[in-house]
Amino acid sequence: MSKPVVAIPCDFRDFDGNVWHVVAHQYVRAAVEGAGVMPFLIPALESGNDIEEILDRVDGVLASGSRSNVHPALYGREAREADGPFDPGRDATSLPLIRRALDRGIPLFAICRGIQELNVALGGTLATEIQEQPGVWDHRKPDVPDLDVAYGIRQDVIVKEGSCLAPVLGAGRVRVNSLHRQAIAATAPRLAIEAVAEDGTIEAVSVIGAKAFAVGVQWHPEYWVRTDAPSAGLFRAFGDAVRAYRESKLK
Ligand SMILES: N[C@@H](CCC(=O)NCCCC(=O)O)C(=O)O
Repeated sequence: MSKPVVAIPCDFRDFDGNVWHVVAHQYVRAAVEGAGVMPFLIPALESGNDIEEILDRVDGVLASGSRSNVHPALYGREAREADGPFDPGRDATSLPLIRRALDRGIPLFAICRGIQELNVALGGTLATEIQEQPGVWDHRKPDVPDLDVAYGIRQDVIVKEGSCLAPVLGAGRVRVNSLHRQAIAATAPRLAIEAVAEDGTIEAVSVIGAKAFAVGVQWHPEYWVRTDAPSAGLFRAFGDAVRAYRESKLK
C-alpha cells in the first residue's frame, strides 16, 4: 500500500524580503518519522483553497503550532494589538479543514495552535496571556536561542482516566513541554477534556463521538518524537488511524 497522505496547513510568513507558505520542519519530520505518513503542505490562502478537493486527496490532517494566534473575531471577541500576531490565511484554511475532516471521519491531530483552532472551529473560545491570570504558570516559549531548551520537557499534565489518550499515554502524570500564551477558555460543546496542567490549563481534548482519531494537545509532541515515548506514542496512534482510514477508503 502506498504511503497515506496527511494535510498540514501552512503559516503565511513574511521574512527574507518575501512572503512564504511554511510549516516548521519538526512537524514534517514527526509526520514522516513518527506517524509514517507523507506530508502534504496546504497553502495558507484567505481564499482559493478547495477544502473538499484537499480532503479528497488526504488520509489525515495535522494542524501544527505557530506563534500566530487565531483571530479573536472567530470566537466573538474584539481583536486588540496584543492578541497578535495574526495569520488570516492560516485561519481561513485550517478551521474549515478541521471542521470538514471531522464531518468526513478523517483523522485529525491538532497541536498547540492546532488545539486552539479545533476549539474555535467547534464553537469554543480562547484566553490570551494566560500567565497573567492568578495561579496560572508561565507556559510561554522560553526566550532562549537553543530550540532544544525552548522545547524542553518541563511540566506535568494529568491525563484523565478513561480518556481517549489514556491507552496511548497512560492515565495520570505525563511530562511535556510548553510554548504557548493562549489556551482554551470556553471548551467547545463537542470536545471532551483529556488532560489538564496542575494550574488548570486545558492541555488535551478529544472530539466526542468522532468517527476517527480526533485529538488536540497544547504541548509539542512533534519535537521529541524520536526520543520521548509519550510523544512517539501519540504520533504512532495518529499514523495508525490514518492508515486505517486509508484502508477503509480502498475497500
Ligand atoms: N500562538 C499560540 C499557539 C502557540 C504555539 O503554537 N506555539 C508553538 C510555536 C512557538 C514559536 O515558534 O513561537 C499561543 O501562543 O498560545
